[in-house]
Amino acid sequence: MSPKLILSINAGSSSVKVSIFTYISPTTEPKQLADIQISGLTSPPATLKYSRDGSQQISNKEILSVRSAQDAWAYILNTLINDHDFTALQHPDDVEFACHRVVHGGDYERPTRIDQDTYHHLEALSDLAPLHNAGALEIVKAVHDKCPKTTNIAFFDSSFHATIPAPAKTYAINQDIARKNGLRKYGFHGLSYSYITRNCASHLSKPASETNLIALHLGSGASACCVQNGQSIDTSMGLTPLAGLPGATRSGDVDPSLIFHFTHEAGKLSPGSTKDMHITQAEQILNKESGWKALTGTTDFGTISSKAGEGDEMCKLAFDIFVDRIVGYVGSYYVKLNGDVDALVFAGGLGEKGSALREAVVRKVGCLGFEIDGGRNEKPGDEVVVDVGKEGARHRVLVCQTDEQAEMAGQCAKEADDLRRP
Ligand SMILES: Nc1ncnc2c1ncn2[C@@H]1O[C@H](COP(=O)(O)OP(=O)(O)O)[C@@H](O)[C@H]1O
Ligand SMILES: CC(=O)OP(=O)(O)O
Ligand SMILES: [Mg+2]
Repeated sequence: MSPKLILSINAGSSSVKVSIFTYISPTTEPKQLADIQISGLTSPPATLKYSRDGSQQISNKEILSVRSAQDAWAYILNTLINDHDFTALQHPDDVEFACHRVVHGGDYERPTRIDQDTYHHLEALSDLAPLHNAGALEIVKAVHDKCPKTTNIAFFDSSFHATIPAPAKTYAINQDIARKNGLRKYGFHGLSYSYITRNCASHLSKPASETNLIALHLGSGASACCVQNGQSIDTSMGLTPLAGLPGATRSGDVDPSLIFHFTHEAGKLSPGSTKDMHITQAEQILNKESGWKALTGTTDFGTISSKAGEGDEMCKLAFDIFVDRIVGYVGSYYVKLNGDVDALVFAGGLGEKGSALREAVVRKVGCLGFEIDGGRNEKPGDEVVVDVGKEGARHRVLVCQTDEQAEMAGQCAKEADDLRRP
């Protein structure tokens, strides 16, 4: 009998990333066998990367036919099934657990097995985050159809933030309505922040429970998190992932009245709505038609960053807006931590690859005791966590290659006995 596998599926706003792991026991880290990703869904053509058994099988292949998370998942599954040299995965029954990153988990604080009841509960939750949960739930359905023996587990991006105290998570609105409708700060990118916290603590040789970080997950969606003693005490996203920092197609924080001046049709359904998924024009505009795309025409921050360096006015403005908003959170979280900060951490696609962005942010927060090391920052290397700050500076600056798929697989292996179907 072949060993049982864990399949971790991370549907982000511009990408679908899937990693396959084998696991032995709850106390050993699952071993990654393969990693396959389709990125650039918001800046077509999307591209495919596939590595297995430590070697690259496909690198940056353009695939014109893929435009949505569902297309991407179907393409990924096909690629895996047709790879006859991938001996560990020969049959859908080899997959014991499929771990799904679900962005909005409402009040769920733990990974949860998806049965009919939880599926419907998650569907209902999608009203709060239609643009984020719907794609993941489509993938859950597809896995259920293709791999009927696999146990599907939902891992929530919001769970890590369950520790945020009341003053930081409560909106100053009528509390009866807030409670009834679940209107509070939830926060997202929690799987990433959990991975970042554990790995940075280990890099700093401290227990996670004594580690204080200002962590930045900067991908197509971007957020900041204030970690005190290993727990989230604040984060920049809110009721939905729209709040806080701007992103590839998201406005980030605006005055809530702005949308009614932008369009008088704000409350009407957007043409992007379906029978099961209702999206208002306001949600469509602020989530899908704003951010870098609205300012510069591209969602690729790598391009924006290099064009900004060449003097392109709108790219420079987009770059400077991002730096401006990020340093606002760094300052705020520095105060929340009373200056007791072990490190400022950059992660996510832009945080890991955007050396110009890191340099600009760290320079602006120099007054707090962060300093960049030009050489280290240009080439941080491949380790999970590396220092890019100047030696001897008051606070450290780290880059963490975050891995939401590994975070899910690790938690899944640890809790396999409880998560397995009865
Ligand atoms: N060299 C680079 N410099 C700056 N940003 C980059 C670079 N390469 C990729 N990126 C950014 O990383 C983003 C993807 O981040 P990622 O965290 O993988 O996305 P997702 O939010 O879909 O999970 C891309 O949209 C792109 O803007
Ligand atoms: C929560 C969120 O914005 O996720 P992503 O950055 O993966 O789109
Ligand atoms: Mg992501």
